[in-house]
Amino acid sequence: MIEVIGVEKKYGFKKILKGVSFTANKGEITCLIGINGVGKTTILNAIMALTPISKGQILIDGEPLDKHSFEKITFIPDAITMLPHMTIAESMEFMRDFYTCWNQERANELLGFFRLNQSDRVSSLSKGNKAKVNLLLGLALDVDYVLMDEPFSGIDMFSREEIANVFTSHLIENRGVIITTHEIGDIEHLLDKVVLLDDGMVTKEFSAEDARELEGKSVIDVMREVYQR
Ligand SMILES: Nc1ncnc2c1ncn2[C@@H]1O[C@H](COP(=O)(O)OP(=O)(O)OP(=O)(O)O)[C@@H](O)[C@H]1O
Repeated sequence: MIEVIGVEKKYGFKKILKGVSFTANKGEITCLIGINGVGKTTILNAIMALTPISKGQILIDGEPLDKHSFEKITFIPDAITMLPHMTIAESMEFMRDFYTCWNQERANELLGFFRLNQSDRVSSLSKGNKAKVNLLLGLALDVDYVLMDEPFSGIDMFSREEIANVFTSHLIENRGVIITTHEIGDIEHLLDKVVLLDDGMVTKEFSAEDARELEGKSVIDVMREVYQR
């Protein structure tokens, strides 16, 4: 389990996170939702220790973050991190050399799943295919937790569907996923937990299934209630 406990974060004098707490379980998809600038990416960066926090604690499987935490967790950012002249095959080789937890078999499977061509250069890829390569490079690592920042951002409907399909496949299976997205409609039915953020705080953390089963509400219904829009 990833536990985010009372996390505060300031940029200069501006307090972005004002005591954010939530948990994300292994084997579940947890979605962080909030308006632009509420601090979703900052939370993912904090979990990856890519940005220092001013207060609070982050635990992975009950342990505070240390260098071993990053053998359990990976971050798929919203932009591709490979150099433009690299081919997909070279990007995969780079990851294989860099990470002991690289799983070549799963990488090959993801190549087929996303119908990507290994010899294509990163610079020649469409936005949708760049997003798929980004996912491939992250999901081919044998880690327990995957953080994904806006994997659907600016991508056409068909690519969004293909990306959404990965969430129901064995390629994700028992891992814990934390995802941020504005495209709730694409993955609403796949979410286990939803964390609504507003003004630097968690305003509601709920089980998407409970909302559906017990209250007959979709995630979007709950969002409308909470944000009063
Ligand atoms: N390095 C930085 N220095 C100063 N301010 C920053 C920095 N990074 C982010 N911020 C500010 O922190 C706030 C939260 O940014 P963040 O990117 O986490 O929001 P977000 O919820 O992910 O937004 P979006 O939905 O647009 O991706 C924003 O007001 C942003 O301008």
